[in-house]
Amino acid sequence: MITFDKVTKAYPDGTTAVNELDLECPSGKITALVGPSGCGKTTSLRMINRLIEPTSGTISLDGESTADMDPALLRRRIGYVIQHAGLFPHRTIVDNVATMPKLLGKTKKEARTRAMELLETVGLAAHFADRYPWQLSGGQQQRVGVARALAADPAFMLMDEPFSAVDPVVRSQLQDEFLRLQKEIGKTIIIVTHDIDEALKLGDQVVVLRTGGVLAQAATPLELLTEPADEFVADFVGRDRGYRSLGFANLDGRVETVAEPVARLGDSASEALARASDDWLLIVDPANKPIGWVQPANVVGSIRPDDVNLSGTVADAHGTMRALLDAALSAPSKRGVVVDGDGVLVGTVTAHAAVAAIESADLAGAVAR
Ligand SMILES: Nc1ncnc2c1ncn2[C@@H]1O[C@H](COP(=O)(O)OP(=O)(O)OP(=O)(O)O)[C@@H](O)[C@H]1O
Repeated sequence: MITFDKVTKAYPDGTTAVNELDLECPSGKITALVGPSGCGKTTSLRMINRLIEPTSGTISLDGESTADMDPALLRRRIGYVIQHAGLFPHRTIVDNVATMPKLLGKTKKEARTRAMELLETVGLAAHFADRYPWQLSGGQQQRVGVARALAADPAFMLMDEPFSAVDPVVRSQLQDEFLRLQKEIGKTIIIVTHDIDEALKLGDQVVVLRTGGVLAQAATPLELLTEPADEFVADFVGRDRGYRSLGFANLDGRVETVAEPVARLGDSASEALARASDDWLLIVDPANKPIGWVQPANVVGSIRPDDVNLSGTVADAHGTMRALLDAALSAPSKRGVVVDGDGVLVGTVTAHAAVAAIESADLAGAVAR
């Protein structure tokens, strides 16, 4: 746990960057710090590893005040990732990552082995190891930055706009990979971003700061979307927050599926027609995993892959309300297909039933707002 206790940073010119900040960042979780430009996000982050010293107040790691720690030793306990990765330009990728293991006393060979493992962990192929940073794309450099921050196996990670220098597609991939990685490594992470969508996607806890470094709200993404503390947070979180909150509302137990008649590729048109409850019939594979929808009336002979309409999305029974609604709206039959964790058909749900489930759930207020 990283704890801020009445932490203030005032610069000599009179700017108060952070003002009496009280905050708890739980162990093994991601805390996303977000807010308008100049609200003190980076200052808050850099006070944790003492790149900036607080004017007053205390920051502690697992109850131990950082003020009492040797700054160099403190920084070894905390991985630090910055925008543009900040790699050493004249060192190869593997040497960039091996720097910390070497500092910690590993031999050259051990450090290289560790660095190669870390590059694999962050999804970089071994052939990148002997390149220089300028020979990598922005997204690949960010991965190296993460690998380097993990090299000392720190319990804590600080990340300052780590994904903002890459294009939106790569950014989204890096975010997904990062979430997968965090499931394995379970570090205590604070990530700074100016992008509320990134904060909501990555943060277990999202902390909104307002100008002057004042805490506006610290909450889960769902709470922030459904119960913004005030007008400032509501505006910052955005207009379609009711709809977006569905992306954080789990389906478990909130919606009942209806059994759906099915057919298989190769079944005859007449069989399919007899089985269908309306114009559309769901096609499944031999393992009962949905493939798509056919209109039996348009099938000549037996059902072939070309007859199948693939436009509908599929919702996981343990996924989100948003995915369920999307499945219902995107299916040509208007019945959203729900599957279990193995992709096997559970049943279908109409948009009407999905909305009814949303209205009856705790989310009702947020959706209506
Ligand atoms: N060395 C300094 N001297 C005076 N003021 C400073 C100094 N460093 C930062 N500030 C001010 O402190 C405030 C907070 O800066 P900080 O970099 O923490 O904001 P931020 O939320 O990370 O902003 P951004 O999203 O634009 O990066 C700003 O008003 C900034 O101008």
